[in-house]
Amino acid sequence: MPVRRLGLVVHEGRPLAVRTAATVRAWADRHGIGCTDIDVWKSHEERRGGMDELHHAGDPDLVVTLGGDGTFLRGARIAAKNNASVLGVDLGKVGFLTEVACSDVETALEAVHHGGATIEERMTLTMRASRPLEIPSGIESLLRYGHGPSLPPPAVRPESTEGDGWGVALDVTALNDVVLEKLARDHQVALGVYLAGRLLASYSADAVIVATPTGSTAYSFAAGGPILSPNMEAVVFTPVAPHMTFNRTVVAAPDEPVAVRVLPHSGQAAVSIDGQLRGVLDPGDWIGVYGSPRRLRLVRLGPTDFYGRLRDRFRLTDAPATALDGQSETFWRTTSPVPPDLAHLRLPPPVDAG
Ligand SMILES: NC(=O)c1ccc[n+]([C@@H]2O[C@H](COP(=O)([O-])OP(=O)(O)OC[C@H]3O[C@@H](n4cnc5c(N)ncnc54)[C@H](O)[C@@H]3O)[C@@H](O)[C@H]2O)c1
Ligand SMILES: Nc1ncnc2c1ncn2[C@@H]1O[C@H](COP(=O)(O)OP(=O)(O)OP(=O)(O)O)[C@@H](O)[C@H]1O
Repeated sequence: MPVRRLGLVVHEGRPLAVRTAATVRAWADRHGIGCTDIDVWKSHEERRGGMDELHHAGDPDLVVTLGGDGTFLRGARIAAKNNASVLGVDLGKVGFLTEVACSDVETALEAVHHGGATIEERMTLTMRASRPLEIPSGIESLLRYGHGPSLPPPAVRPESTEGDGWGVALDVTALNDVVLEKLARDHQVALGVYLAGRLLASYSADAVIVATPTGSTAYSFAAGGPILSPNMEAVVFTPVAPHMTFNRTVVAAPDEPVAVRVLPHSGQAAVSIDGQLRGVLDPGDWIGVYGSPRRLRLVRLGPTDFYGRLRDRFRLTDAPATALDGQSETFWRTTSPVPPDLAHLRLPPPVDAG
């Protein structure tokens, strides 16, 4: 699909990202494509909600991010609202979500513009809450964690009906996770966790995470959760440091919501969406997190190699006892045709016969 309009998210703290942004702008200029910087962090500018950001940028159909995973997530927040695709240029420390090296940015843009790229769709989460989210004044600066000025709390979706027990629907699209965590540094939060409307357990914990399969390799993984293929649809619940209670992850079906209520004797809890603080809950408040109809469209320039990337980026090490066996051979990469009973499987690309 030819690119009509481009939105650019730049990690301004990284000089190479700033220089690569100039390359992208020049490419867009040469092709007569409008290009607007989005989610810019300037001390005098407030950050905008996703919809506002999109309108201001003239509804881009491609969002290019220049930075690491945090910068990619900032672009994804905006792109998912409009079904725009996201191309992540890797200028970060981990780069698990990003696709191309910055030296390949022009080749990548050409490929997208001339139909040489594929789009991979990823599941996202959205949510309802007992009331619209707010960040009490004074708390923002305490909790900002170096991620720039806070985003405004999520807007309320028009389908909300107040006072009927279903809460308000929030305009949220999370690619990684929704996290409810303790606000007081030295006190856990007390939370009731419900899966598909049934109480799983009441927790006293540092936090609870509701993640997508994409987010399973982020905070949920760090808290001991399993890795899920991003090709799956699922809702992953993982508690963080739960005290004397059920401490395992539950992987729920994509149509099974996870609700979390702040218990009456708990302290306040912060709500983070893809690592960004978006609200503070008081005792009695609740959130319900569930699969969103919105998908994130990721630009891919070649076949996805999730497990190769996992081994590579997570620096997975082989057992020392296997050292004598040397490098493992490649598996099922032959020059002969794939047998019919394996034809429906995802397999690595065949070895080039030439
Ligand atoms: N203890 C933890 O690991 C921890 C704590 C808070 C938040 N997080 C994660 O950070 C995410 C926000 O990322 P950020 O870069 O803005 O904050 P950050 O810089 O605190 O990110 C934490 C790390 O997670 C990596 N990461 C992010 N998304 C990933 C994914 N889908 N798969 C694998 N690694 C991933 C980042 O590259 C970074 O190294 C949140 O969605 C949350 O999952 C992790
Ligand atoms: N646009 C920006 N302007 C200024 N500083 C920024 C900007 N984006 C990120 N930073 C700073 O860079 C640091 C890392 O931010 P963030 O985690 O979002 O980056 P990232 O894209 O995930 O890259 P990395 O992989 O290096 O973490 C933070 O201290 C943040 O304040």
